[in-house]
Amino acid sequence: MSGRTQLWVEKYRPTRIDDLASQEEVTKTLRGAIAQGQLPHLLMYGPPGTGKTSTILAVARTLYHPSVLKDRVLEMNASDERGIKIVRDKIKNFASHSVSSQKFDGYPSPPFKIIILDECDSMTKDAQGALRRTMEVYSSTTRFCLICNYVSRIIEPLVSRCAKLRFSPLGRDAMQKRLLDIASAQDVNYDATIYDQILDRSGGDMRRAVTLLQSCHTFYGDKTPNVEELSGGVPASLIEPLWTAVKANNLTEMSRLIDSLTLEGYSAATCFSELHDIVLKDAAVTDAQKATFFEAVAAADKCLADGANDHLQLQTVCAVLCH
Ligand SMILES: Nc1ncnc2c1ncn2[C@@H]1O[C@H](COP(=O)(O)OP(=O)(O)OP(=O)(O)O)[C@@H](O)[C@H]1O
Repeated sequence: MSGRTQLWVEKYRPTRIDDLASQEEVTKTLRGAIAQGQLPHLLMYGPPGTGKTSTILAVARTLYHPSVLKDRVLEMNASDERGIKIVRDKIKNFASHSVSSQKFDGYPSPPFKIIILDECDSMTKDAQGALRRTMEVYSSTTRFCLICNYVSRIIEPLVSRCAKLRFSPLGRDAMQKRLLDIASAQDVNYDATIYDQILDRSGGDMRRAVTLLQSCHTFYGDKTPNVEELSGGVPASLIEPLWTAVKANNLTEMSRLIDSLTLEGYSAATCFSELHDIVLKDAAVTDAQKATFFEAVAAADKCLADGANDHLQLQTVCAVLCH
């Protein structure tokens, strides 16, 4: 891919552990393991875009010479190939071939391969159970790195076999520095308020921030970008009147606004996220009312995951808020 069309998230993916922004605890732990040429099975978990995949790839680059990297590392996305078959076929096939003992100067070249299993929280329980046995069988020649967002969705026997590394949302300062470095390298010169808006809309997710910056540059060039529009967030001009209608117990206006939100293509989940921030900051809302709202959103979220109608869920949550 040419420099012009390359995605900035890939172009600026940290290639060494030292390049990672934040995540000091994780990098400290891994440096110790690398220094000894040792690596336990790993379970990396935390929100999207916080550096989990980048970290294990950087570890692999530190351990193995580039010429053998491809033979030593298998990267798979468990959500693409869900189910038990992936465990039985691909992993066993890769794990059952032993590694050569060839050493390279400057690389620990440990005598094991690494299998990176991304989004493994989407694997079925059966597949996870099968993975547990595979990990046992091949543990002398293979290390597994399981990556997920929700550690609670990983079965306990797998969790207990791994060293757990928790990735936190990136801090605002670290994100801002990284974003400004990328902007400067790409010769992007926006007003400071634009970077603030990008960070506001990214919630500690570096992938989201970098993608948003690149979208601003692609669609607006040197002009002032409309970050709100590009981020897919609900414009304040739509969500604020909805909140006003809810507070005024004005069901007619509330329904009209919900109709236009859904007609304009905004998902209920996006609206909940915006409402969440508004409700949380509104001093006129009591803690008990906030708790009721969170409960209603949690119930709606479950319904949406089960395939419920966005419009109805939005209406239900707003009706609860009215009360
Ligand atoms: N800690 C970080 N320091 C610098 N850049 C980062 C960091 N975390 C993420 N990024 C940026 O975001 C992109 C995505 O990161 P990565 O794939 O490592 O995230 P992830 O935590 O594995 O996300 P997911 O859970 O969605 O798979 C990287 O290519 C990089 O540009």
